[in-house]
Amino acid sequence: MAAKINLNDPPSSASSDSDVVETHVDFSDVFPEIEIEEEKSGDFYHTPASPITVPYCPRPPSTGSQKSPRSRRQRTTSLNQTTKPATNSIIRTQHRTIYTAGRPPWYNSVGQKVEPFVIGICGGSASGKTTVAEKIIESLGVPWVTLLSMDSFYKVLNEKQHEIADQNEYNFDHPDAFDFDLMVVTLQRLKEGRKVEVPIYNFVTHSRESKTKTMYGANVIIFEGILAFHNAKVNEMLDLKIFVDADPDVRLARRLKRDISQRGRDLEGVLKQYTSMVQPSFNHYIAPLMSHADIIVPRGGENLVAIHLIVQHVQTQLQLRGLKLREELANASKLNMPTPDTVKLLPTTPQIRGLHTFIRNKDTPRDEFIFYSKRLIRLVIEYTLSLMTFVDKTVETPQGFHYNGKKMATSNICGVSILRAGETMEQAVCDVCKDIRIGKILIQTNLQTGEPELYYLRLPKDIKDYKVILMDATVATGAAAMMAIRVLLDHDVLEKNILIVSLLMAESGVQSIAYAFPDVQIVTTAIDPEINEKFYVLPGIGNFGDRYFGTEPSENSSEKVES
Ligand SMILES: Nc1ncnc2c1ncn2[C@@H]1O[C@H](COP(=O)(O)OP(=O)(O)O)[C@@H](O)[C@H]1O
Ligand SMILES: Nc1ccn([C@@H]2O[C@H](COP(=O)(O)O)[C@@H](O)[C@H]2O)c(=O)n1
Repeated sequence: MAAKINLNDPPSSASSDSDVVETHVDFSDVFPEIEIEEEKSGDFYHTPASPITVPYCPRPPSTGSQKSPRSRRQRTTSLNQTTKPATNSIIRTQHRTIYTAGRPPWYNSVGQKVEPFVIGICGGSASGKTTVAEKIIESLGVPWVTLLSMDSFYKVLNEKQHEIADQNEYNFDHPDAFDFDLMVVTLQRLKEGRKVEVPIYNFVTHSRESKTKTMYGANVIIFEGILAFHNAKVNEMLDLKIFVDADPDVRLARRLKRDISQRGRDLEGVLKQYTSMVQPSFNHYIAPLMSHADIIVPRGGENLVAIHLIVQHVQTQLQLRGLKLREELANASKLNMPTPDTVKLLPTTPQIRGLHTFIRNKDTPRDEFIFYSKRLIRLVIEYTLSLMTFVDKTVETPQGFHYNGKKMATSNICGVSILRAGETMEQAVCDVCKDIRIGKILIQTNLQTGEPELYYLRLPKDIKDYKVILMDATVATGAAAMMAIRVLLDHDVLEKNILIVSLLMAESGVQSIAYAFPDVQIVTTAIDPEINEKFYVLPGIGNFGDRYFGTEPSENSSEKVES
């Protein structure tokens, strides 16, 4: 039976989703039994799991000097590179972005970020920087690559400067034309794997568009631009510096064609700008930057030998940073470390043991499994709330007496479920926290690598201001929970404001989470001693999602195992 998950409508008691980031992956390839409904809300933060937009989205090129609303392609972008051609790997509709590959871990087994490999590509205008970047991405075969262009950081012009630009007399090739401060901060945050809002530049209007592009870090970040090596702080962040060289006549010919067809310019204007500013600035500012380069690539994108060598180097560097996360996490149980006091185990009362007896029993029919799971979920959620800070509050009773009571210190609580099993806990959190906002994160296991991959995010935009109850029905190695925690931290949620809540956890998972994120509180009703080679908790409860939703995994399914 096809499980149908509505990723858009929060449970009825949740508040309206007015401020969310959302990201989708095309599940048809990887999770065929889930149907994704079209999102309706403009409220939540709709964001890619990683910084991705459609770079190659075909737009009809403008003809002649007729001004098109924006240039042909968006140069600041991220791609998920799959076995499919890049053109097919990302689909953007009016309301959603669909990705056909998940984002693998970007942190190690102790939760620390693994730095991405940052490539800088510098060179004259129309030398082929973007073409080289795209060819590197194509050949790399790395799942997540972010391409950031210097164009995004052109300064905002005032009215007078706009008039000058319209006369083709504004010098866009001088360093002063760029906002280097914003560029440094943006690149730094991307390098740290954090979310950034990148301006979208319009070459036709010489201005930033009103919308920005949400981007995240990736395994490889490519930063390209005419003055990519001009700033010392930027240079420090670059692991590999490539200078793309092309004959000035070739550059002028390409620029004429491109600027007329895509940037709304005319022949006379392009020639005027080129001779008076572009070429002199190249000689004065850009050509000297060649001395910073590790590799100079003559003939740009045509130079397949150079691109091949670059790709080999990057792949070697990435292998050195390689991750075998889940395996490492599974082995962590052998460390036998004491349980930290951030781990909050519900008292094992006969009532709780009774509920465990129902849900652990393989013969419990599905309706009973759901019924008793819901009861246990309600208890673990209530217990989680009891861990919140309470302050004194006095009220007057209907009889006119004072009652010295308590109230929760914060009302900023948000629930985030790790799909799909965590979704079973949403209703309970909505029942006990009035008007709570609900976010969702879909993490699945890649059956080839065994690693968790991030596919979908839907989080309130201001999630950093919330205490987050992160829900998953079970935790085995802790790989999925750690990925979800990492996502929250990358959205600037404070570690001490995260509570990961589960019905059942394996000891190794508890330890991995607790030692990687010492301020995260871990709440569960039972800690089981072992996990098997398939990363199932032992004695455990089987596959909670399958038992709850009544689905059986097919042999080829890449359904998330208990993690
Ligand atoms: N080797 C090439 N042969 C023909 N056209 C090219 C080649 N490399 C790039 N171009 C074209 O030249 C223009 C500028 O290339 P691009 O890679 O965007 O340069 P840059 O990013 O340096 O400005 C684009 O229209 C591109 O299609
Ligand atoms: N409003 C603008 C902004 C920039 N330019 C020119 O773009 C060139 C940089 O982009 P490339 O893709 O060629 O690297 C640069 O040489 C500027 O002259 C522009 O014409 N109008």
